[in-house]
Amino acid sequence: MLQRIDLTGGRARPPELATLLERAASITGADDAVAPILTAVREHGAAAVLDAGERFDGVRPAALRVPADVLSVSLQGLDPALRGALTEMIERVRKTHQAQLPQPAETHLTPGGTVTQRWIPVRRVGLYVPGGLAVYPSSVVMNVVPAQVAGVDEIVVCSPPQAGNGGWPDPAVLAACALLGVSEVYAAGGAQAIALLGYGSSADSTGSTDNAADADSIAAVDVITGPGNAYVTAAKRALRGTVAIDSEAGPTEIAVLADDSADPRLIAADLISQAEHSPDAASVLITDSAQLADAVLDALPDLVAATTHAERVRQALSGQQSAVVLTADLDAAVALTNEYAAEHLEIQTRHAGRIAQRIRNAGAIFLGPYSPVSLGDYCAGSNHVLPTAGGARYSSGLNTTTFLKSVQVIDYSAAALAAVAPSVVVLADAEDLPAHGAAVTARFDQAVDGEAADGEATGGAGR
Ligand SMILES: NC(=O)c1ccc[n+]([C@@H]2O[C@H](COP(=O)([O-])OP(=O)(O)OC[C@H]3O[C@@H](n4cnc5c(N)ncnc54)[C@H](O)[C@@H]3O)[C@@H](O)[C@H]2O)c1
Ligand SMILES: N[C@H](CO)Cc1c[nH]c[nH+]1
Ligand SMILES: [Zn+2]
Repeated sequence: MLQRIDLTGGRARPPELATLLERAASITGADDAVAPILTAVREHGAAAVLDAGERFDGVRPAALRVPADVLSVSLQGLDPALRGALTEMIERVRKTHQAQLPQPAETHLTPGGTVTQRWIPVRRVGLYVPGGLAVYPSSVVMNVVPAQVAGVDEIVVCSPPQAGNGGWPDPAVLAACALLGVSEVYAAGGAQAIALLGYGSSADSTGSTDNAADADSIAAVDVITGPGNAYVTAAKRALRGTVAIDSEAGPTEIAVLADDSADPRLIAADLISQAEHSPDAASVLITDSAQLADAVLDALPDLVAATTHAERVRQALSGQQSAVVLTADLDAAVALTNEYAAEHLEIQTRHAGRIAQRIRNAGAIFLGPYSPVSLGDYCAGSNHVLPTAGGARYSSGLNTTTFLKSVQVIDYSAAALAAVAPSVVVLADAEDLPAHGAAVTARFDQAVDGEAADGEATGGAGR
């Protein structure tokens, strides 16, 4: 069911390594499919979102915006055990994300010369919560809590309309929104939801005249975050530049880096756990132990047959994106792991913490047998919105700073500027931009002796 790639014969090296494990074709193939959806929403706004929902989700809700009473009824109907688990999850996620809040950095470069980096929350954000093959109240928490901790003014959530809930998003998703105090929620999924968030929609384009909430225009957001399938991810990629995005957090991936000390049963369970998300999910074992590789391959068929979503899991495990890779030694396994840049990386080796120090590329790293990816999906306190398809080479998982911008504040006194002016002039002349230098020297053209001294005495303008 899972391809076995044996690299023990010769040492595959980057970039050869990178081509060994190709991501699913769906992941790169969605760009063409989403382009007309994005155009339709940009031109026709909410009406096009409702049309696309009808086409892809098989239902047209009474309105795009979820009414306040639907949100509160969903919270009232929330199963108490699920409410308790969500509450515990929210507490843990809030604690870790509060600890991520960066402090202003003030650097005194010279007497009277200071640069301070401040962090400012973006004003309005759009958070995507998936709802196709599975529904994701946990992703409400993973999106909303960091935005709240960052101090964002306006939080908007989109999640696909569900035929089984009268066209509104999944009731547990709505309940999680209500639990967190989010009231602007739209029944929109896929690329059309991302376009709605990125472009907004004017009041006359809703395609619905009988609902006051829909009669309002929907303002575009500054940042879009959240996980989703290949269509959602392609749409985020296309909108990058119009808005900021977190990362391309697409179809789930797990890589397990293991040696012969690992338990094959646990590895098989973890590979299946992420394959359960969708047929294009990737499950990869990278090991230097032939015995472990074979034991995992032996354990899988019975476990897959017994799992609820067996067909989806079987498709994911037998796709080109999934494999057991046998390497000549642990060094080669670490090199391949870094090339692959998995969304989730489990390290199931002796001295896992030490091996982790050698990992540059992974969305999140899970150490040892008691830190499985499923823990991180829900209750570790870490965020589960993570870069996929190799994006971990250059992107971070969703965190508090995703919703913050930094700005540098420059504050020099006359004396501090005068002291560095000759260097500014030399650099400006070297770039043949003498007006730059002149803008500095102009401040000292008239008799400025007293002024410079005053400036030094009082500090810069801001102090
Ligand atoms: N990387 C992460 O951080 C992370 C976290 C959680 C979930 N995920 C991933 O999110 C994904 C969730 O996928 P899902 O499908 O269940 O929900 P989804 O909400 O991402 O996608 C459903 C939407 O896809 C659109 N769609 C379906 N078929 C389409 C088509 N042929 N053309 C255009 N649009 C179409 C529909 O509009 C529908 O609303 C999974 O792949 C899961 O692995 C990733
Ligand atoms: N594994 C997913 C992140 O890629 C997150 C998730 C949510 N629910 C279950 N799993
Ligand atoms: Zn998961």
